[in-house]
This record gives sequence, C-alpha cells and structure tokens, in this order.
Amino acid sequence: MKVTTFAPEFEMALPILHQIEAAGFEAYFVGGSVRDYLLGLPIHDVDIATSAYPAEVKAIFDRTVDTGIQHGTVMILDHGTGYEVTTFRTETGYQDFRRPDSVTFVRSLAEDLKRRDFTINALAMRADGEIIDLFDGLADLKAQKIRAVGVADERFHEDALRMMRAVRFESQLGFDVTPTTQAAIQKHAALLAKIAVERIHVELIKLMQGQRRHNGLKTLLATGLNQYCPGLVDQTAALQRLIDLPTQRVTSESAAWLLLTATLQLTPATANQFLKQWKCANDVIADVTAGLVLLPQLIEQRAQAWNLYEAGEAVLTICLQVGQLLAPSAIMDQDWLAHYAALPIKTKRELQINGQILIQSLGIQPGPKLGQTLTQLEKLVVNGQLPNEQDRLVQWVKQNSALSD
Ligand SMILES: Nc1ccn([C@@H]2O[C@H](COP(=O)(O)OP(=O)(O)OP(=O)(O)O)[C@@H](O)[C@H]2O)c(=O)n1
Ligand SMILES: [Mg+2]
Repeated sequence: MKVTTFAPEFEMALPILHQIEAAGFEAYFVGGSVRDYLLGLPIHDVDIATSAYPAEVKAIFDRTVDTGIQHGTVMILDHGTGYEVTTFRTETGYQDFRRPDSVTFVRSLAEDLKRRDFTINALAMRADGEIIDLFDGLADLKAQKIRAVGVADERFHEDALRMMRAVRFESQLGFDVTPTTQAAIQKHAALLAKIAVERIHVELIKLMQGQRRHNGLKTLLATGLNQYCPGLVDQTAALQRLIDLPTQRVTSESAAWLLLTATLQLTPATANQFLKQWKCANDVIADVTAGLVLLPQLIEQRAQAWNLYEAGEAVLTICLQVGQLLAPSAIMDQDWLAHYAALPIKTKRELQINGQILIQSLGIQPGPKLGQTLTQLEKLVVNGQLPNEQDRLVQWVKQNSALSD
C-alpha cells in the first residue's frame, strides 16, 4: 500500500528521511504516528527509524543531540522541531522483564519491526509513501484488533508494560485485543509487578481518558492485570461498577483519578494514600481529594456557596464531569456552573480587605484572631451576607468582631 498524501507533521520531517536516504541508508516513519495517520487521528510525535548507526546519523546532520544514544536514538535539530531518529535494533535478554540486557543495532527494518509490541504499531512508512506491513498490521487496523507481533508471550516477556498498553489502546482506539493476545496477558499478568508504577500510571490514565474506557477496563479485569495495580487488588465489584457506567469520556487526568477513587468509594484521606501509591503529582492529589469532598455535596444537592468557593472552578469542573457519570439526573438538576459564576468573589485576593487594612484602620494587633476575623469576612462576602466593600467590611468588624473588644 502506498499513501499519496502526507499529514503536515510528516511533510515537515520528510527532509530528514530524504537526507538519510541520500547518504545511502534506509529511513522510515514508524510507530504511533503511522498508526494514527492511517486511522485519521491527530499525530503526536513523529518517530523515525533508520539503518544508519548513531555515528552515521550524526555525520549526516549539522545539529544533533545524543538524547538516548545507548539505545540508538539521536535528536536531529536541523529542521526546526527536534526529531528523534533511532537506529534499527533488536534487543536480547530481558532478564528483568523491562530492560533489554543489550541493544544490538541492525541494518534490517524487519529485525526492528518484529520486536515491536502490536501489529498496528509495527507499520513503517517510507518517504515515497509506501507502507511496509510485515505483520498484517493494516488488516488489524481495519478489523480494529490489537494483536501482538509474533508470539505474544515473547512480546510481554520483553516488556511487561505492553500488557497495560494493550488495554490502553483498547480504550483509546476502541479496538479489541485478539483472544490469543488476551490469553497471553492473562497468563503473564503477574509480570506487571516488575514494572515501575510511574509507567503503569501513564497507561492507566490514558485508559481512563479513552473513548471506550469500559472496553479497556473489561480486559483489565478479565485478565487480572488489576491484581498488580496499587489499590485495585480484589476490587472486582468496584471495577465492574466502573465498567457499567455511562460511556461519556473524562477529559483530564484529575477527572480520571476522581472517577476511579469515587467508584472505589475512597474518602479524601484514603484517596490521598491511594494517589501517593500511584505517584500522582501533588496538584492532582489536591484536586482529586477536594473533588471527593465536593462531589457528594453536588450529588446530594447540598453544596452551598462556600463549598463551591472552597473547591474552585477546576475542582467543580472535574466533579461535574464525574458526577454526570455517577448520578446524571441529580447533577444536572442544578446549574452548578451558574451558581459558581454568581459567587461575589472567587478568591481571597478579590476580598476588599486584608490584615494590613484592619491593623491600620482599627489599630488592632496581628495574631490568630485577625486571621479568624478575615475568614469570617470572607464567608460573609461569599454567602452574600455582606457586600465586598472595604468601608462596610471595616464597619462590620467594628461592630461585631471580638477584635474590637
Ligand atoms: N513497550 C513498548 C513501547 C513502544 N513500542 C514501539 O515503539 C513505538 C513508539 O512507542 P510510544 O511512543 O511509546 O507509543 P505509541 O505506539 O507511539 O503510542 P502513543 O500514541 O501513546 O505515543 C510503538 O508504536 C511500538 O512500535 C514497543 O514495541 N513496546
Ligand atoms: Mg508515540
């Protein structure tokens, strides 16, 4: 098969392929970019594979960086954006199920493609548009199948993370893992224990945000991969609830974790531990734990102005997304975004008073009481009980607060 038009992302990188070919070597676009282009999906990174050895690649171009030279990867800076060019390689050993014991550079594209994970990821595209399809990846793209290249057991032994990639692609692409590949995942699920949680995290969160989340989750559960994921061990009932939810997508990492922790019925405190085990970033943990406070308030329709204010717009947004899956009618009964928009202030910075002003205008001393009074004022303004005007706020302190005693 030959494609006649290129995506702009490929057009931009074509001079690199041409230069490598002109030097007498082979060069191809490979991996996810070829797959996504053939599926009509947006392209993320354009990866290039070549028969030229790293030193030969560096001799062809003016500006290069050794980004992963021991694995055969050189970054080319000659054509604007950096492009990673990787020498064809085979890997042997895999004693630890995640890193090859040694990488051997080879001159043959076939040798390189046959150690890739799935047939749809083992396609290569030449500068003239010819698609090299040694493992029936095109047929699998058409049939929407995720099939390991060659013997599935070997592919998962080489890198156990590939089992998570399989279920992630099921969700992202809406494809199905073939029965043979699925059986191999089930057989080797325990190898996932060898993989760093950070890498599993990336795949799980892509799965959770995919268009067919339930598809990937079903296979995760059916193969027992969940048994090697922190906090998901023996969570069959919760995962089944997640599978049975409406199919709308969640579109951020925080929303994905909120959906997962809410379905697992975690509290903010237990979610904090769960998310730490998954090595989540602190800002994600903060949003998700705040979301677990607000979400039930929204679903039970008891969220007050102060609750919305404390949560903030970002947390409200993820709660609405997740709430629409967990309790659609309850969540949609009120226009929470309008409630939020109507708040007199959105942050403390907007409050027309601060400690300095109180100290100056009332001659009071700094201390814990000052902080308490400011919080009191903040609540009164948020609840619409006092206008956000400096004079009125100072006046109120004079008349009401213990500070002026
Ligand atoms: N564990 C892995 C990771 C990657 N690959 C190969 O390297 C390519 C690029 O890897 P990567 O960018 O991680 O994944 P993509 O398939 O490109 O998917 P994404 O769209 O998420 O980048 C894959 O297509 C596949 O050919 C592999 O065989 N085994
Ligand atoms: Mg990629």
